[in-house]
Amino acid sequence: MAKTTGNILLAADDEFLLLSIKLLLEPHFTTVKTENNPERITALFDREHFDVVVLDMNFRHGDTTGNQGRFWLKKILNHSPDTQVILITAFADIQVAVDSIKEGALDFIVKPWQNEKLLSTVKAANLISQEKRKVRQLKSQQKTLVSALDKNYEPLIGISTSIAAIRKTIEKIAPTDAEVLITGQNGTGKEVIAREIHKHSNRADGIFMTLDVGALSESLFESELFGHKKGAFTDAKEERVGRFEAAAGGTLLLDEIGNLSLPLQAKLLTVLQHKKIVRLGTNDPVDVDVRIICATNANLQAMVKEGKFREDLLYRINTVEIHIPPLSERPEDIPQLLLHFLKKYAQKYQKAYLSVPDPVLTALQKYRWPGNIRELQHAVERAVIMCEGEVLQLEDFGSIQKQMSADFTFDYLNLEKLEAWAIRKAIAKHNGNISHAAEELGLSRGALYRRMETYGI
Ligand SMILES: Nc1ncnc2c1ncn2[C@@H]1O[C@H](COP(=O)(O)OP(=O)(O)OP(=O)(O)O)[C@@H](O)[C@H]1O
Repeated sequence: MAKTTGNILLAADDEFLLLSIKLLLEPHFTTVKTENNPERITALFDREHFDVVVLDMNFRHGDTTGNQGRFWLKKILNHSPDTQVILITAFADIQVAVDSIKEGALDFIVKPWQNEKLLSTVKAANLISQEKRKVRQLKSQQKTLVSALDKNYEPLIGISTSIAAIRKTIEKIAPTDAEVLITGQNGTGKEVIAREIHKHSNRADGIFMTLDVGALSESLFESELFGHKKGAFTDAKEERVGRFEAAAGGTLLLDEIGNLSLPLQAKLLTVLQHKKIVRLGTNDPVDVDVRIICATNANLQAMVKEGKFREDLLYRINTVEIHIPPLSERPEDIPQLLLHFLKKYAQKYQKAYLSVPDPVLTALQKYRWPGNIRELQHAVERAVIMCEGEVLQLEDFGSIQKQMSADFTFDYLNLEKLEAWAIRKAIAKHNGNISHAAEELGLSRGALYRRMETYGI
């Protein structure tokens, strides 16, 4: 007969009791130890973990109050809360038994015991103890994972009035479980804001999970969100929980919600309405305990009008709506964001004391940033890598400089600036060939050189 994994301690001063229970349990468990001196119990626990302790309530010979057993019961549970304690007494004192169970003992056995009953009680206690330990381990694993995931956390940076208003809204809505819809162009910080809501909510100790629902095929949608039982479909080789269950107690960000097909929108609406999911291959509804935040770069109101997005789903998900304007509409946020990314990448690439001169900063504030903050972040990383010396130049930011020239919108009608721009553009167009550039500009080579000197080109 295979032995069950379990470390069992028998604690009593009655040698006959110790021996007979040891003989009964040994064929069934990997380790069975005995201790006849209660003073040594805590020292034993310092050395190893016991799953179950079978403890004599009347340790000291002649003590019939059960107080000795209750004393050691408390000590054991203080030391090792997962350990299950079974008490043994010769006296069927129901009150003592009830009190001990209230104080944390699992069960109570009266002498003379029935072997079958004692064995099944120890087996059950061993199982409970190991399950409790597993749950404790999983909880601590979850804590570690949550804090590891939190390393991706970027603080919400910005001083613009729109970011200040968003911060205020976050303060108000974070402690509630209200559904939030975050809208804004790609790279504006929708995920950053969703994380900020989670971090300030009562769910902050739970997990924050993101799912790009727009990228899910019809066939994957249900198994990814609701999970499946083993064998629920051909590829379901093993049981798997879906995101709704995996994020239980936390927050789930459903990104790119505007890309969800109409049939999948209907499925999502059903879950949000009933707050229950059913794993594929089962019939058991499971309660959903997760805060849903949706994000999109699409105009869902317009999509409703076009019949591409369900109106009832929109009203389900947008109890509160947060719109993040594109970066070009809040250039006052750029200096702070720039400094933040500069610090981050200077540390990453071990380049201390980097600085950005004012003209470069002004140029960066004028740029349109079609990729928003993500583009700014990548541009700063590139500049940190490419810069020679400690002062960043516009060229270090890569293609931005070229695009800025292409984007030149003549929004400043200063003749000198226009002339300098035309000269730079002509030289770039002719790959640095001054004769050809001068010809295009209608100038002699000498006149072009003089102007280049004036403008520091
Ligand atoms: N206000 C902000 N403060 C600091 N970092 C930000 C801010 N907004 C965005 N970022 C950074 O910019 C990058 C893009 O942000 P995020 O992924 O949140 O944008 P998004 O709108 O969700 O993008 P997409 O629509 O492409 O999913 C991230 O690296 C993020 O850390």
